[in-house]
Amino acid sequence: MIVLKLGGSVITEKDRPETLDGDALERAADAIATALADEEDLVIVHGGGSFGHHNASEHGVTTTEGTHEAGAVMDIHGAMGTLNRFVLARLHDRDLEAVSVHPLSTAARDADGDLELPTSQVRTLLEEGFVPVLHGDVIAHAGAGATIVSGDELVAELARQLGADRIGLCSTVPGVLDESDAVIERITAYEDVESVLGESDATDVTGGMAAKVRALLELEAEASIFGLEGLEPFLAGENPGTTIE
Ligand SMILES: Nc1ncnc2c1ncn2[C@@H]1O[C@H](COP(=O)(O)OP(=O)(O)OP(=O)(O)O)[C@@H](O)[C@H]1O
Ligand SMILES: C=C(C)CCOP(=O)(O)O
Repeated sequence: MIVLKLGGSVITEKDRPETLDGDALERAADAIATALADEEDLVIVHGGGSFGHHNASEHGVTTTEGTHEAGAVMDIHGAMGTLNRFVLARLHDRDLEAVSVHPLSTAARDADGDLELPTSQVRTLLEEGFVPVLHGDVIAHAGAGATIVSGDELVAELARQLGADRIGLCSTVPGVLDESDAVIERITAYEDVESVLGESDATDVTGGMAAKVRALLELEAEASIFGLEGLEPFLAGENPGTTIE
């Protein structure tokens, strides 16, 4: 079973509000359609990019700073829904049986900020031959109103609960880069790379590369971070980009 995140930075133009990178999304959808011929179970999660991060930032909402305004919640969720419809359409064009699972309607954070993500619908969708597609979203948060859940957190939680064999994050960079912009092949400890890990260059409320590496290091299974050129090799069983173990 594969859990794959299509990073918002790769499927959108992250520095231009609500702008899709149509070509990149087509390429990603092509790679997925080719790989799924192998009949492997696949769960897709997509991030926000220029759809969601800008809205969240305007409303001052992050993974820890919440809102109690319905307008803010629906604005952020609405932007993510728009991007989700673009992603689904590209997958349907390639005859993939992709079905949306919206975190706002299913997930929540407890008072400690820990994510509660029911997965029985995802499991059943997989068993019935569908490709579940989740996305970063705004979700209820005990004591804080509603906060953001990143696609990266969803990937980590899905991988844990579903016992994923392979976990991949496709982003706009070819992997985690060192101080001279070379791809770091393997990361086993946060301290080893902390000095080169930063936030996203674009508007981003969920912590960029640093948050990704932190979330993936907590998993039992190995995970890969790679660029669009690494997507096909990853789905074919290779380890492009950076491996986090
Ligand atoms: N050491 C590093 N190596 C690679 N990228 C880094 C590093 N430090 C910071 N970054 C930033 O992290 C970004 C990738 O994180 P980002 O959260 O934007 O990706 P994403 O998951 O594809 O997008 P989204 O969060 O919108 O879904 C890169 O574009 C870069 O700006
Ligand atoms: C900002 C929102 C709503 C989604 C964030 O998900 P991410 O792009 O995976 O960090």
